[in-house]
Formats: sequence, C-alpha cells, structure tokens
Amino acid sequence: MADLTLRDLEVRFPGLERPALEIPALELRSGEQVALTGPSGCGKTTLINVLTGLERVRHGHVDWQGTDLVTLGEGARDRWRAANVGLVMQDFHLFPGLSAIENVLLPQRLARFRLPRGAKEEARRLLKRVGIARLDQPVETMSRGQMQRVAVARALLAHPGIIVADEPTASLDGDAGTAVADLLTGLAREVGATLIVASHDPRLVGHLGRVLRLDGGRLEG
Ligand SMILES: Nc1ncnc2c1ncn2[C@@H]1O[C@H](COP(=O)(O)OP(=O)(O)OP(=O)(O)O)[C@@H](O)[C@H]1O
Repeated sequence: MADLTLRDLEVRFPGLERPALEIPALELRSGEQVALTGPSGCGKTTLINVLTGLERVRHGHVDWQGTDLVTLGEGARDRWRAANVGLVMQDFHLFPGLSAIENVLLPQRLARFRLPRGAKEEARRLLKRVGIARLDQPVETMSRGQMQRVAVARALLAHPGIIVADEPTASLDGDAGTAVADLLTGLAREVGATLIVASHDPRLVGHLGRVLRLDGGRLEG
C-alpha cells in the first residue's frame, strides 16, 4: 500500500547555513514500522512534514508508490494526505467542546459534504478498540492518555495506508504512554499500514522494527 522511495532530498531554511535535511536515499516497505530518533533540532519534525506533504520540497523526490509529492501543489498534497495519511501529534490536536466521537468524525465532516456511509459505526468500533467507553464524553474532560487514544482512533478512521506520529507519547506518563505505544503499533499491524514515529521514548522505539537516526539533518549508518 505504501512503499516510499526518497531520493536526493535537501531542505533548507532561511537563516540556516547547512541544510536542515540532506538525505541521498531512503526506502520504506509497505507495512514497515519505523522509528525516527535523534537529538533536538536534528530534523525529525521536518522529515515528518516532508513525508506527509506538509512541507513543500524544492529539491529531490518523495515518491509514495508512484506519487511524487514534490510534483504536487499544496491543494493536491492536502488531498493526498487526507486520503493516505493518519496523523497523531504530541499535543493531540483535539477540538474542545466536541465529544470523543465527534472529534473522530470531524476530519471527515470537514473534508466532505456529508459523512461517508458507515463512518459513525467505524468511529464507534475504533473508539471501543482503543478503550474509550464514553463516546459522548467531551474531550476536555478526558485524561491525557484518553485524549491521545481518541486521536489514534481519529487517525485510523479513513483507513490510511500510512500512519505518522510525532512524539505521540511524550506528554503521557507511564501506563498511558505504554498503552498508546501498544495501540499504535498493534493497530498499524492489524490494518497493514506503514507506521512512522518520531520519538525518544524507549517504550515506543523498542516496539518498532526499524530505527532511523538523524543527526544534523543526515541519516546515520
Ligand atoms: N520554518 C523554519 N525556519 C527556519 N528554520 C527552521 C524551520 N523549521 C525548522 N527549522 C530548523 O531546522 C532544524 C530542524 O528542526 P526540526 O524541528 O525538524 O528538529 P527536531 O529534530 O524535530 O527537533 P525537536 O526534537 O527539538 O522537536 C532546526 O535547526 C530548526 O531550528
């Protein structure tokens, strides 16, 4: 579903002497589970933004199964991301005032005129799968671990071939972090999605089949 071929990638930002990212070649197999680690400022978030089409690339190729994100304009990248990528962020990005199930459904509500058939049933199933019992509970009354589990359910609703998480357990304590780490890896495996996780968390990195280390914008090893 989601083979990646990355070539000659170079990302520069104004004010930085060296490229923020410089990766001659990288390949991921469909269904692979990959951790992205490295010291602060090494380029993890930039690489995630490149792989999900959030950051426009001017130099190189970012080819997901024949779709080179470098050739797409912003609108086309947004549509590609909505169809192919489930995102989980460190600080959840949930909407306060909406319930758990409304948060799971929100991206589909915004992307389409009306909810696709079966979306509500799938949202209920996913919330149960991630261990959320009160589907109508307003998210701002939930624990941080519960909030992240709602965000994991939301990321999976459109059945993405690629799941990308940026420090998904960084703001969670012991058991909550372990639960989210187990869910992300277990669910990605269940649906056959490629999983890419930027993380320092050994609870999570230890679960992933492959570890990519960035240092100064370059991959080590
Ligand atoms: N929009 C931008 N403009 C200028 N410099 C940027 C921009 N975004 C990132 N950078 C710089 O690029 C480098 C890589 O940043 P990035 O956020 O990808 O690192 P990171 O590995 O995710 O760090 P952290 O672990 O602290 O989140 C840093 O030197 C950062 O200051």
